[in-house]
Amino acid sequence: MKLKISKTKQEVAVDFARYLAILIAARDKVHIALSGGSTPTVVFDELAANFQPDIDWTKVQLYWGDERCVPPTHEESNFKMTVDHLISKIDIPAENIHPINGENTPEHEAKRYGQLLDSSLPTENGLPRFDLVILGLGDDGHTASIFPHQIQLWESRKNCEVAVHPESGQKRITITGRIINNANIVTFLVTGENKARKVKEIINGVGEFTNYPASLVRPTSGKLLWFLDVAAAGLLT
Ligand SMILES: O=C1O[C@H](COP(=O)(O)O)[C@@H](O)[C@H](O)[C@H]1O
Repeated sequence: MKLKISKTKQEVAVDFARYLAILIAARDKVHIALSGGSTPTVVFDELAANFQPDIDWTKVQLYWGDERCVPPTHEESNFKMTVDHLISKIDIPAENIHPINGENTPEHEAKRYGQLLDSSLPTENGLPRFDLVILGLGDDGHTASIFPHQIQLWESRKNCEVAVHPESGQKRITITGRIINNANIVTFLVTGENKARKVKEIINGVGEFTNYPASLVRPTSGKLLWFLDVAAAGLLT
């Protein structure tokens, strides 16, 4: 595991955008699973504003690690967030974009997306392999859409599962642990003081860390990198 700690969330965005640009430049085709929520918006803005000439988006295949079960125009849609902050501003062919359709029947969509991963990603260890999985960390220790109260979904034998948000009851579709840990590179993008306690518990292996799905991120043969700002890293020992 490696940590990259930057001063501000804006600096995290620049560091991560640079990392991504180098990764894409080094490969002919790059399969990426994106995270949702609010943290990636600053990274996507940075990529769109300052890395356009450096990135050949035709080489990039975009997938999502999780989606809320809402239509693609809904304010809570991870797809909409990505369109608003990145996709609408870059030259990426439409056929390179592979959303989870949050408006579909969740169980059918989880199955469809799992089959899509099987048919379109390269295989390693008998499972689909992303070149890069980008993850966020929820205040409660969730990652993708695997929450502490459903931590057993991590060990699912399926590529994707239907999850439920613990407070709102909103259904989610999420990739599972076997897909995340089979990736070539997994990165956490975490900023803000409100994440510091969980970051410490997970990285230092203390407190309640075994209850958090994010603690189960351990790539089998790939790399794990944490991109943090000093606020999120502030309690690390
Ligand atoms: O619900 C979600 O939460 C996590 C963390 O989101 P953030 O707003 O705290 O950045 C995110 O990684 C996940 O993709 C999303 O659907």
